[in-house]
Amino acid sequence: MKITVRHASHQDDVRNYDTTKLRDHFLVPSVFEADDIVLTYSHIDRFVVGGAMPVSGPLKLESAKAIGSANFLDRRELGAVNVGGPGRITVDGAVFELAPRDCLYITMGSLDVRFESLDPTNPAKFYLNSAPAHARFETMKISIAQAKAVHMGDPAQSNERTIYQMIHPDVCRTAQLVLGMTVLKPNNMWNTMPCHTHDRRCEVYFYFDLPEPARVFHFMGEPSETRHVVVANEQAVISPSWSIHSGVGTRNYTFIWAMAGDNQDFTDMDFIPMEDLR
Ligand SMILES: O=C[C@H](O)[C@@H](O)CC(=O)C(=O)O
Ligand SMILES: [Zn+2]
Repeated sequence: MKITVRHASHQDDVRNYDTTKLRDHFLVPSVFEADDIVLTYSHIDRFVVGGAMPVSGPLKLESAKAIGSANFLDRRELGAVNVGGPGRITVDGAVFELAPRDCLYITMGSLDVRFESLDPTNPAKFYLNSAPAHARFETMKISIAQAKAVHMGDPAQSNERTIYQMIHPDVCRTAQLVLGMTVLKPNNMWNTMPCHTHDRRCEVYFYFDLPEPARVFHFMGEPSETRHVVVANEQAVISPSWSIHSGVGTRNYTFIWAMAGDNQDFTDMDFIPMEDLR
């Protein structure tokens, strides 16, 4: 397992970042490495983002100095979404089969977490999000069919999409983590415009279903000082609480968003009027 620590950044500094520095601080360029668990620990809400890609055998979730407890989930909870081939996660002996697009919420206090692929020629890819937790809830699998589906947008604004709320208070109880998957319809490229901030929570985006050489231009920054990060397939972007988060692709795509912070109220957003953006 590899874990990289990143510190939080102040918006007054970020406005002076060049492209390389912006990417170094906010883009997670490599989420999946075969036969490894690769994580980024961000001091923004102590959010951990990364991936587990088991190929030749199971991978066990280990703790690390950055986590600071004997087991990874002693004081954390975890959301895993399978964006690869069929796989399986075992949590303290309980086996959860995860078809592509299935999500598993793993509660604080779980001691032994193992990731496995069913077919090494079509490995599972578990996209991982973790936040600190203070209580134990129920580990549960949430398939797309069990998620709360919200249809949004319209073709005239190139943003027709379905937001599947998977780890959400209406579906699954958690300490902090809220997570879902947004699927854009073909010929629709914009997500989250008009955009918003939510100073009460950070958010992490993971873009996929983006065949080469397609890219998503992910927008971030203060509303009056926007920047963009060019994102390729299976890369993640960390969005601080002061930042807008929105994107436009060179084609349609899917993304997973996850949040942690002071509340779990999905609708607690501060909408930015389009005319205020700079
Ligand atoms: O705070 C909520 C998040 O930004 C996402 O859920 C937005 C999103 O998926 C979309 O508009 O497509
Ligand atoms: Zn948001």
